[in-house]
Amino acid sequence: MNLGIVKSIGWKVGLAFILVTGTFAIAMSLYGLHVRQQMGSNYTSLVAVIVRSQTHAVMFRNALEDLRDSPRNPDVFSRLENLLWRIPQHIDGISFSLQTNQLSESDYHASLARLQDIRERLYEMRQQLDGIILGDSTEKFLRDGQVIENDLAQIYSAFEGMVHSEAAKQRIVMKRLGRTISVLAFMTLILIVGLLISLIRLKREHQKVKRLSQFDELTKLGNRRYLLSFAERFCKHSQRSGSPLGLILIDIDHFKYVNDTFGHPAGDQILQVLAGVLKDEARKIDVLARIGGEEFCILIPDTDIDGAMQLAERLRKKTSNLTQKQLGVDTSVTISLGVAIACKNEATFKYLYARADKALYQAKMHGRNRIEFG
Ligand SMILES: Nc1nc2c(ncn2[C@@H]2O[C@H](COP(=O)(O)OP(=O)(O)OP(=O)(O)O)[C@@H](O)[C@H]2O)c(=O)[nH]1
Repeated sequence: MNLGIVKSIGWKVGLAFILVTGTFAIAMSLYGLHVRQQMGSNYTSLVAVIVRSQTHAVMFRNALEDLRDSPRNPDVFSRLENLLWRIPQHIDGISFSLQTNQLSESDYHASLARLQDIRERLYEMRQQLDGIILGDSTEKFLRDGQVIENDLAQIYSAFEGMVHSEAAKQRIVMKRLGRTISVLAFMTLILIVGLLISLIRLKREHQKVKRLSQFDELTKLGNRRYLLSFAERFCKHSQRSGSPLGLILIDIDHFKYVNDTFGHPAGDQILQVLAGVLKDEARKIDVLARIGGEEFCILIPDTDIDGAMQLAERLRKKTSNLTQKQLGVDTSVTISLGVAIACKNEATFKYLYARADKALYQAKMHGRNRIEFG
């Protein structure tokens, strides 16, 4: 099966996986947000208001009993006055808390209406209390107070029950929310891992493409594109600084004969050995490239004619001295070299290459296994 197709399918499956996981994670986040909004009610403060109101309702009942026992006690009058002023305030507080919590209005509407009615009746009782202080009978006041106190106890207990049941529902929602967040975190983790794997893969693919586009697989030297990427920089440096820039073109002599006699794999072997010779002899700063079938090139910055010729000679000598064992082929190999140097305005790759190519041609014409300067 074609490996490229398999790789591209794998890549597409990876992308589809990330897309699906990402969409699912977003959907889960939106659901989590929705649930969170639903459970935003603050039942704690509502319960506190109800409990406080219940306490005052009990205090009201006690005060009524004390009034029955001591109808002319000024302390009892002042307690009742205080409670008749406080209880309506609690009713307002409960009404506000109910409306600001996200309870369903239909659940508390009737009870709240009853509370508002009690509020009015409490106002009337305040007026009755004023009369009692001035000497009126306590009978009606006690009767009305008893009814109000009973109603309050009933309504508050209904509210308490309602809030408890809502709190229980909230607990269920919280549980669901917890599970949702866990799933979401898990999905996000998978998404991140998926993305990381994809990125690593993408980086590897990118490096591979870069290597393939700039390097020769056989000799592991750079190719023409690789050479040109350096040539531009080196030429600019030479133009600016005036330092000489050299170029050596190297071509194996009678390579066709080697291929035809010993076979293509033997030719490949020789190309690799020659690449090794170039690597051994060149400096780190020099740029080596295989720019054709059996044609190599070395770009040598900051090097004058003598330096370039010395390097070319070392390469020629070392190549011709390669033993059959070193070559892995029962033959010997020689190379022809064309050298060119340029600086300042002449330092362009085009100029250098043309001069070196011309010199290489001369070397071939003059018998091969030699160096010519162009
Ligand atoms: N083994 C092998 N041979 C190659 C490769 N690329 C090009 N060649 C061969 O290199 C040979 C080049 O032959 P020619 O251009 O005729 O040159 P030559 O025989 O070296 O003769 P001169 O350069 O004139 O000395 C051809 O036989 C090509 O097939 C390669 O990657 N591997």
